[in-house]
Amino acid sequence: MIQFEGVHKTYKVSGREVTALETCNLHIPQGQIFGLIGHSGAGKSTLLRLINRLEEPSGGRILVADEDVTALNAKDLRRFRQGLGMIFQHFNLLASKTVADNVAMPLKLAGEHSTAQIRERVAMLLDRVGLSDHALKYPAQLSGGQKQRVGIARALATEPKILLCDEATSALDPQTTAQVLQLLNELNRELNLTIVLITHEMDVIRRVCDQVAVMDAGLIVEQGQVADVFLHPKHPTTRRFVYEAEQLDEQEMANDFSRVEGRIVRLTFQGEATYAPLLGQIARQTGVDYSILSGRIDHIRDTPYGQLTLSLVGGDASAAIKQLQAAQVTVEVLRT
Ligand SMILES: Nc1ncnc2c1ncn2[C@@H]1O[C@H](COP(=O)(O)OP(=O)(O)OP(=O)(O)O)[C@@H](O)[C@H]1O
Repeated sequence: MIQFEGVHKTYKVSGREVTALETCNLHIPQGQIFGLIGHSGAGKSTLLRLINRLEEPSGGRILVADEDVTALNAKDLRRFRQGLGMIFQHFNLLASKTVADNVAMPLKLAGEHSTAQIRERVAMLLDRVGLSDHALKYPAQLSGGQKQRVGIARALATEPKILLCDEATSALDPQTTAQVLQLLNELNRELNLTIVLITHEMDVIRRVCDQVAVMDAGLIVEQGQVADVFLHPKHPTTRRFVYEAEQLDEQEMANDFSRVEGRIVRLTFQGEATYAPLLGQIARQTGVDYSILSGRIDHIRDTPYGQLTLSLVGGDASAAIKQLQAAQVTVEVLRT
């Protein structure tokens, strides 16, 4: 759906070239929620804004549905942008216009619809985002979550195939964030909408994304299915994001480990294995005693996963590990 081929971007600042995006090759499949995560200045906004050409690339090609976006003239670019919606951290609503008029704006600008058609579509969109009762209010009369719902309705007005989300939940509290992410999740499925979202929170990625790319200093340093990247992070930047999200402290863990004897392993269960009564069975069969040092069960999008850190004492620990692996549990040995 979205393809970056050797795309790079530099800005000129006081006569000096600043690289915001190093040469980037990327493929975002249709119908996916694709997350880009990185710290401030990593290049996320630049990459996102290259997709709808709010930024011009310094080199390379960007294809969207096989169309070379980088080659579009002004007229074709206007048409192309109607197929893309965008939502923003600070909502970017027009304060002087009602909720309904904000949502109607892209349709009026497109100039292809009658007043009655616009009214009908706006009513449908406001109903979909749960704001029918607020159509005549002004943005200042809404909560942050409601404002972002207006932003989403407006972004979807021209029936785009792609939605770009620029830190769309960063200004919201955790509960409102969850509601907005749930709405994006539903819209992705209902409309087969491709969503590209940027965030600095791993939890946002974990809740809604299918794939993730981790950015650091203008480079994509790690990329893949969220479950793979989240559960088995390889790059130090990714590990930091995951540890922050899991509220793990490497030093605290090391202190805990020094208090226990035996082999220390981290087990990762995914899907069905998460709820299987494996540990007791394997402990009985192999004579291994275990104590739990840390653990959690959660979801990555809709897939349950569990992670447990155990110390194993006595018995046949190697046999226990083999049995866990045979049951599709990933075993990392943290201390032999
Ligand atoms: N218009 C611009 N002119 C000059 N430099 C820019 C411009 N926009 C971004 N940059 C620089 O490019 C780099 C990447 O910025 P970008 O905004 O893409 O990062 P980001 O990961 O989105 O950060 P944040 O989360 O803070 O928005 C930074 O060093 C930034 O200072």
